[in-house]
Amino acid sequence: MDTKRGMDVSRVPRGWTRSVRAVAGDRLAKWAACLPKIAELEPALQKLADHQLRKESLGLRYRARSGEPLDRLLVEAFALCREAGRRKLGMRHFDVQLLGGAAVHHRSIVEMQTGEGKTLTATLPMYLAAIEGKGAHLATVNDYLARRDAEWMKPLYEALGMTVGIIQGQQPQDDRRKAYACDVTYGTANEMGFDFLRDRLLLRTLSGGQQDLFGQMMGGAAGKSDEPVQRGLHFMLVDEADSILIDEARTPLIISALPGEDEQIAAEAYRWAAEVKTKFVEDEHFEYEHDERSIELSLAGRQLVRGLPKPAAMDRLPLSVIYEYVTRSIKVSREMFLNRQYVVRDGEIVIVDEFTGRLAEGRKWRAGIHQAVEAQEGVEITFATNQAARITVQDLFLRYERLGGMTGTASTSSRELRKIYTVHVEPVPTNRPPVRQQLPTLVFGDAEQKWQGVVEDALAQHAIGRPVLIGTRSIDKSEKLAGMLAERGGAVTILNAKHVEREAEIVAAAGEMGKITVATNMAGRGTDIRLGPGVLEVGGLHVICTELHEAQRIDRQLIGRCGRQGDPGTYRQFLALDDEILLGGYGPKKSERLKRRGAEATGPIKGLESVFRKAQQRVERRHFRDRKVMLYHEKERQKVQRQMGQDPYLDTPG
Ligand SMILES: Nc1ncnc2c1ncn2[C@@H]1O[C@H](COP(=O)(O)OP(=O)(O)OP(=O)(O)O)[C@@H](O)[C@H]1O
Repeated sequence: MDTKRGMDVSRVPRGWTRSVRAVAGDRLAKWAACLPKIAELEPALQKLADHQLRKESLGLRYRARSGEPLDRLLVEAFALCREAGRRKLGMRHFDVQLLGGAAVHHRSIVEMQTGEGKTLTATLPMYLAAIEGKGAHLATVNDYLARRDAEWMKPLYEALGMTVGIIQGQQPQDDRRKAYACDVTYGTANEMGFDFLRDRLLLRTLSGGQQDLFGQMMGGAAGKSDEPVQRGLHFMLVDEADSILIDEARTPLIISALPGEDEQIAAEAYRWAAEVKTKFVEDEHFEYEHDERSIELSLAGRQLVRGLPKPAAMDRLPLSVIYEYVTRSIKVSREMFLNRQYVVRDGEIVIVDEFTGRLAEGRKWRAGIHQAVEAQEGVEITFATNQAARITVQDLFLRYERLGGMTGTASTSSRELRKIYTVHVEPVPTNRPPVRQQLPTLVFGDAEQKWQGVVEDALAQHAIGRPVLIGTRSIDKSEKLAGMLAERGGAVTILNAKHVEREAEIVAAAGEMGKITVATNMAGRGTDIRLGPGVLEVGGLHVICTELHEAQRIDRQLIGRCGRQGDPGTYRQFLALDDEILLGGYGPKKSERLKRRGAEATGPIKGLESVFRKAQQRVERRHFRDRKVMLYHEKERQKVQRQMGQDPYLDTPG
């Protein structure tokens, strides 16, 4: 074999050895030493019949369960996986994918460019962890991805004699238990967190107290299934690690108990505040502090609160609390908008996840914000104040014996990941050199001009037959833009949280000749747009970004829909001087100045791009600080509770 520095250079792309070293340093290069060994096993495995392949896998399983260290089994396990992938999925793991798999196994978060095949890569460390027989979990961001990836990879696992379980929202306890009993289990981080909490509540119930509480949680189903659903936290592979470990980590998962009398009073107060908030005028009755995003009532404002008629139930509330109801309600009316931050579905507020564009089922805003939004929309007010159990995503993952992850976009957050989760971020080189091309960014004076520019660009690409994918920051913007394109005769498909059922179908068609798709962030990770016949020849997919997001990672995810697996593709960023990111990054004064400058402009303005990126960096830094503060408080709270002999997940303060 033609090997050099322990690597089979005949099998890897030219210059690859160097690029591995350049990108990732010694750790990755060290793991690369296993590549020739895996390759060596391949010819013999290819000759095996299906049942023999399964037998090999069972043999490996036996050795793992007898205590042989997984590190020693890695080469054989990966070789088996590669062969099963080739046979059952028509995809033979690339060397870079083997390398990524090895890194995940060694507690790293691998950064693989979008479209490099993270779904297939995951099978390697998952299989290797699962042969120990204690279960391997893969957490992704939503039910759709969990199901899609599990079903897609299932033939590979089954060829190796492994069972695959899928956790979905609203699933009965018994089905969950079966899914966790499988060798590998795919689900969302949220569902796995809730299962952990419910199990803990159940265990406490079984060991004595709080029978009633658990009965409430399970909707009365507790009697039938009085065993935990999970069987320990052994190995966790976090897909989209940055999104789950960082973005989602901002809101803890909470299981709430049923409302008591206090909640009835609170509900009245929320409704009352939502009604009267329009009577309060900025700078007269209250001040809005932009940086802190806080509202302070003035003397006149407090007088107004005292003078307004209130429902009798509110008599029992102290004035200071009533002031809070009012300020919260005003804050919500300024910051929370229907079809942006949330939708109303079947009389319920469902949060639209800002980072994935998807509905964040079961999640609630904290500190009364959720209830204030419910009052704003006139739907029934639900309560999370009376918490029965809570956990943060950080806590959940840190409880696993071994944690690994994958992402397309981690380097911007690698410091944070290393600090919080003590994992390394390892960039893995691409299988084929990427040929994605960025077209010059266009900055416009205001949103109207920008949308016109987007329409022109989309129609120009459409005219030469290229499929176009346009990303927008919210549901209402996606609908507005689709309307504008339709007026100009473009046939447009919309992909947002309102069209989840048709997602697979929309994505499958998005790469066809001349197709225009307008999407929210939903067209981010996991959206594998395959190019239709003839599209390669006209230049591949064209992606249009219409605004910067609060984290650069999200922009990169959208861009990553084009130029996958070495295909050609282009993208262009459109910006306007009244974009939200400028207000978020610079505050009202400077963003107003920029807006005024924009009002005078006609056509694209040159030389302002960096102003936008800087604003984004400031927002990113602010979020990072927020998360650190939250983490600190959570840790302190838990420390105190442990000292008091309490369970920090169950004995949560309201
Ligand atoms: N070893 C392989 N052989 C052939 N095709 C592959 C291989 N690995 C991945 N692919 C193909 O590459 C495409 C991208 O895969 P996948 O969706 O898993 O990428 P990803 O890294 O998760 O991307 P993103 O981050 O954008 O979601 C798929 O169409 C898949 O079939």
